[in-house]
Amino acid sequence: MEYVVQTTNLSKRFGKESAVIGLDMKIRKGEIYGFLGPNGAGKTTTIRMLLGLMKASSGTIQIFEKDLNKEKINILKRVGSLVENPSYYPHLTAYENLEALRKILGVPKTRIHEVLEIVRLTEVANKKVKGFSLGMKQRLGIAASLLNSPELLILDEPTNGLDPSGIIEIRNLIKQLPAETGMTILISSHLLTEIDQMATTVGIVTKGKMIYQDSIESLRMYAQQKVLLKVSDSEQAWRSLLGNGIKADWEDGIILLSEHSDGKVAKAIHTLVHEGYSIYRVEEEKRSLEDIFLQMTTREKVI
Ligand SMILES: Nc1ncnc2c1ncn2[C@@H]1O[C@H](COP(=O)(O)OP(=O)(O)OP(=O)(O)O)[C@@H](O)[C@H]1O
Repeated sequence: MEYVVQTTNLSKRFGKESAVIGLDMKIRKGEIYGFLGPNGAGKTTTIRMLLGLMKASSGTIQIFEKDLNKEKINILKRVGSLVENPSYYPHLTAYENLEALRKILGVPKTRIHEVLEIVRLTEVANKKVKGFSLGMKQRLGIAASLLNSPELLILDEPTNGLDPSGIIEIRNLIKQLPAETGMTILISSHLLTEIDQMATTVGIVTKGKMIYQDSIESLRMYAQQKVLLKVSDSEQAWRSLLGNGIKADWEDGIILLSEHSDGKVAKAIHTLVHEGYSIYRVEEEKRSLEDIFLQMTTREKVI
């Protein structure tokens, strides 16, 4: 199976307003796909369409290489989801809440223990949910979404409202899931830093359009680093580097090396020292992923 999820030209309009515009989403098996975008970008609308909760205005959705419109029930049986504020019975325990769902899904009772174990709620399984912290409720929501042993798990902003330690806990939990079960995960967030360490692929949307979709490594390449050199007689030193075949720029008395592998940096420094220049500073400048994300989502240009 090439893609677990593939949308083609998926669009959704609310009256005159377009919430999702021509979205081509591609998610491969076993990936953790980070679906990123600022508030109002169209993430929830897209997810609701993927789960058959909302009809697309145009375009197609294929899940497990089947048309969602034609085989909705068969497809959704194999999908688990957690979409904004799951509802629980507060006066029931975690176990009883899962038991209520289990009956509807028709899965064996042993599965409740398994999912409680996965989300590390076994110890509080018999406590009433009304006493749970937000983080515990989110974990219970993930447990519920795992009951049917889904091949595709869709989580809409699962870390929303959690404190930093809650975010880390959910992140670690999600990271371990595909490795254990071969599951494919789609997780949405408005913060790149939140999913940076778990996603293998990212899709970035803004104003309903996908502006970036590729591996997290490729995104990191955009965080291109620069190596800056502060040296004596910088302009002359720069010319001397060029004369030695080393690519560099010169700006405001600072030399910027174009190639920054260890070997290239060492060669540049060696050349300068050899020619009698003093090296005062060697610095690395890096744009953070968050800077890039902000730049992309405010600039709107497709890259
Ligand atoms: N039922 C609806 N009726 C009218 N407009 C809607 C409806 N649902 C969403 N929208 C609009 O569609 C756009 C996208 O909203 P959506 O909730 O999908 O964004 P999002 O990326 O999930 O943002 P958030 O992180 O805030 O949930 C917004 O402009 C929103 O106002």
